[in-house]
Amino acid sequence: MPSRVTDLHVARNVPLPSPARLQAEIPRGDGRADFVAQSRVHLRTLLSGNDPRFLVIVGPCSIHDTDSGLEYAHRLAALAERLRDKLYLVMRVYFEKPRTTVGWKGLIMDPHLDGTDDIPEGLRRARHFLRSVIDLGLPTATELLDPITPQYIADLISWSAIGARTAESQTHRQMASGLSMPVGFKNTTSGDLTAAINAVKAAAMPQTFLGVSEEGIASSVTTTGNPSCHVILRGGDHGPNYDEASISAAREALLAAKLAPGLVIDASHANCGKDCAKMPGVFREIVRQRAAGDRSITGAMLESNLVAGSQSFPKPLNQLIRGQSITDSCIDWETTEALLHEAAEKL
Ligand SMILES: O=C[C@H](O)[C@H](O)COP(=O)(O)O
Ligand SMILES: C=C(OP(=O)(O)O)C(=O)O
Repeated sequence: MPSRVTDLHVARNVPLPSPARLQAEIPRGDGRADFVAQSRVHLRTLLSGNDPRFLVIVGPCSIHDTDSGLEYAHRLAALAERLRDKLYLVMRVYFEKPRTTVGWKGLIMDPHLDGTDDIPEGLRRARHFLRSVIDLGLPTATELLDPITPQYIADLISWSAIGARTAESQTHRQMASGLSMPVGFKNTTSGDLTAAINAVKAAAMPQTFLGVSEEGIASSVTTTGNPSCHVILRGGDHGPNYDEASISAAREALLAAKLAPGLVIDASHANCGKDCAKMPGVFREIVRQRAAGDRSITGAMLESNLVAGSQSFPKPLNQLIRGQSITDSCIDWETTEALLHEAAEKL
């Protein structure tokens, strides 16, 4: 007789390989570990304002096709090398998408793009892809959404975001307190900065919470706190927050909270009204303020892909335009390259 009190809405429950098993199957190797550790040191220095270069976290809104994603990574790696004296480029390698209501939730959740939700395969593809990007000499950035995911991929990631929809979540703040890389907390979708500031404070503290061990066993995890967290301004329901007055207000709020004043500004999302045509103008204004002497602006974010815009999804996979986003609209490669060259000249 079926239980009347449990699993009433559970259709399936598929065990995953343990994080340790996946790491053994797709090892990071010593060279990549050194690279990730070194890039995190560079990022901490940049984010604390002690490196004259400007951080740009740039890449597709989401990776849905690893082949075109890798072509993008090749182009970005070559550009990063050319601009390395002025800019520190980190590639957006986003595998988990937080949805406002519903939609495709990213390569880890649904790697076949067909609703089959083959998470073990998604985790494998994510690890393989991260290794390929690192092998090009590019540091990686991602949003960490599900608190179990870091055990599978965080060793290959140099910087993480906690998004606008989860910055107020205790679960995500606890998770960030144990992460080994710098973490940026976004202001909330409403535009509220206080939640992000509180998140930075909470993540800096030791925390004990429910997690999963490398062996895949549900565990009580105790952290020591992550001192390398910061705030990201991404605009909100009432408009953008990359203008001088908003940035100055954010800096004052950080100082009042006894936090370092370093800020990363997202040129995408509500700062461009999700309109990729507006993104270059937003990015130029962020760079202008930094070039004019605002050293509290330590970095910027851009959503960029091989092809401009976005395409509606779901649709038959053979109708997908290669190199175009299936989530938020992105600027194209040519625009990205020109913008980053221009920023390097101005800074
Ligand atoms: O960057 C991605 C999106 O802005 C985020 O996942 C929310 O997307 P949605 O509002 O289309 O669900
Ligand atoms: C979802 C994202 O951003 P936000 O949390 O600012 O909406 C993102 O960068 O993919």
